[in-house]
Amino acid sequence: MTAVTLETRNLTKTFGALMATTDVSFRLEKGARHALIGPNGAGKTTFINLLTGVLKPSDGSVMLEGKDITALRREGRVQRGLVRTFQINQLFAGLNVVESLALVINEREGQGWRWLKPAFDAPGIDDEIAGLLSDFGLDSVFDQPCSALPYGKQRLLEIALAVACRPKVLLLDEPAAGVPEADRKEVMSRLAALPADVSILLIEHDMDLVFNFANRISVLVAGALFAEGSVEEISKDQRVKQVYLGGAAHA
Ligand SMILES: Nc1ncnc2c1ncn2[C@@H]1O[C@H](COP(=O)(O)OP(=O)(O)OP(=O)(O)O)[C@@H](O)[C@H]1O
Repeated sequence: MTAVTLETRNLTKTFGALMATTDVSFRLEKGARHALIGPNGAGKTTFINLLTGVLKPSDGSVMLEGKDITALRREGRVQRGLVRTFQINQLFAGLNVVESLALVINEREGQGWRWLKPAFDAPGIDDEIAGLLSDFGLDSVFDQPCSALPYGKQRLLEIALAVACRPKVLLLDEPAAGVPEADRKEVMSRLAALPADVSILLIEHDMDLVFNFANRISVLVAGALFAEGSVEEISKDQRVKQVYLGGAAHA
């Protein structure tokens, strides 16, 4: 039997009369490279927010490694290994690349956020940061402010920050958004090199990236799971083509 790391059971979210997530029962297998796609407004963001604890479901549950985490707050989910890619927001904007990695590693090690001056005192932190800089192609920008990084490097740092949390499940939310064509290859190859034992759910509009990265695809339409299968099955599914791929390059 295949091990499942993340599972939702009958997950439902309503906003007033609108059902943004409708009875979604979804399984992410251990080591998965799974993509979640769907047309605009299909409910992808809402689903991710339910997984990460940003939103509370109206009904149903979220299980991580067999344990019900539906009532767990965001930080608790991260501590248990359910991590979404960070966004270079105000928190990181004033820090450089190394400082932002140090901040996340210190937090993981229970040393708390050090807002003004991240300390480099977690055991082994120098080696770990050096490894992350190298794995994600960030050596050349190690001392640059996060806010000044080119988009490609920003997206790579966002992934590196998530990996620094030592995820069991990594939710990649449009990891190549805004990245110019010339830099997309690097993002894709860094994604392909992520550790095999991390289970990954990719939420993505870009079908090139989906077909390159994923070996399983779920299609969300109007809040509900509409289809699921291998890349080959989904790319040949006429119903999926009609509702989603119809206008896309790979249809
Ligand atoms: N906080 C909210 N209050 C009311 N309606 C919401 C809220 N968040 C999302 N919705 C609605 O829920 C539906 C699903 O939205 P969601 O953003 O999850 O879709 P999506 O698939 O991520 O879309 P996109 O691909 O365009 O980002 C939409 O009809 C949206 O308007």
